[in-house]
Amino acid sequence: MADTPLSRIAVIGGGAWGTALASVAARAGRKITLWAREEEVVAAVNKGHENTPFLPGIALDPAIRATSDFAELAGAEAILHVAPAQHLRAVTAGLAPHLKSGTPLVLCAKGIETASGKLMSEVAGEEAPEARLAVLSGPSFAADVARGLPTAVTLACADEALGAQLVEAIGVPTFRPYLSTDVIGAQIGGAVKNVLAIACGIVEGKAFGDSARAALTARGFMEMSRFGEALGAKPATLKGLSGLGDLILTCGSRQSRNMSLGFALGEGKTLEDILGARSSVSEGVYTAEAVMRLAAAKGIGMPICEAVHNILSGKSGVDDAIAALLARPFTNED
Ligand SMILES: NC(=O)c1ccc[n+]([C@@H]2O[C@H](COP(=O)([O-])OP(=O)(O)OC[C@H]3O[C@@H](n4cnc5c(N)ncnc54)[C@H](O)[C@@H]3O)[C@@H](O)[C@H]2O)c1
Ligand SMILES: O=P(O)(O)OC[C@H](O)CO
Repeated sequence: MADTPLSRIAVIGGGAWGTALASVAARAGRKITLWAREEEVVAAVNKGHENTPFLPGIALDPAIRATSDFAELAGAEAILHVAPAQHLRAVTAGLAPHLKSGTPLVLCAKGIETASGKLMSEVAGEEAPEARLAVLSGPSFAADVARGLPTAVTLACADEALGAQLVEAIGVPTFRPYLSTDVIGAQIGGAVKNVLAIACGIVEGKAFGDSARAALTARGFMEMSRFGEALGAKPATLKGLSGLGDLILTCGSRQSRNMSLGFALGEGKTLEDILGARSSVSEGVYTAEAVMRLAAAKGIGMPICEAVHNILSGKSGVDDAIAALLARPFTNED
């Protein structure tokens, strides 16, 4: 009997999110190879069926096979690319020689490359020009998805037929990908919400209350929308799962690494100490600079993201940045 289309899927990146996506795609009936750069992850997944370093306490389908060798991905009919944003270029360059021309490459990182100011689709397009690109983004904590709790995400692909195949390949009733053709728009929310979540975490760490956090989230959505539309995103995408949806999740839960990092900053800890104590990635720390450079080039006002960038770069202390935001002149809402 012939295989269903996209029956063999590779996942690049053995962090929490790559592991959760491997788990969900296995649940959808796909044959999964998980590429991880850490040998301890490969061993933990293959022997104990658990990613103890990055997603402890969640049993994985024993059929998921892990490897650290790109050559073993040669038979994959689609690839979910889950390396963090700042490493996407190097990992894609390592993967590209092993990719068959036309292989679908679904970009799952949420960030903008700091060095170039480029979106993940631009970076991947440069390093793997023969791949067919798609983007997966939306409100989804790895632990929730891996546990099979109900979630919904955006899957964007310029080729709608391929996008529909990808949705069928990885979707299950408890992981619902909604199809879009807005590849740019689907990347904006995930990148900008991580910066805004740091701001919301600071508000929580300072115990400013729920009203302040709601105001910051709503004004943050204005910033995300202005920025996204200037980069070519469709307004409907920004109001959807990958934009507003992910902003609500990440700004409202300390399960978010970005929000919890902001919380620790608000409590008075230093960025160096916070980053030194964690092995997981907080993408907003790196994307803040890229967002601010792009916003400046396009003449877009993003005062909340700017305050976060000023704090992270050491240009302002937390209290000074808050005082400057509160002292801004009153203005129209839109
Ligand atoms: N964890 C989540 O809930 C979640 C959900 C949606 C999207 N994402 C996104 O997925 C991406 C990956 O996050 P994660 O949560 O899987 O990571 P993680 O924090 O669990 O693990 C860190 C990852 O970074 C990788 N890494 C570290 N240094 C590297 C290097 N020099 N080169 C290549 N890779 C390196 C590690 O191998 C590991 O895969 C991020 O862009 C994140 O925003 C995460
Ligand atoms: O833990 P965070 O802040 O990286 O957020 C994880 C996901 O992006 C939430 O959708």
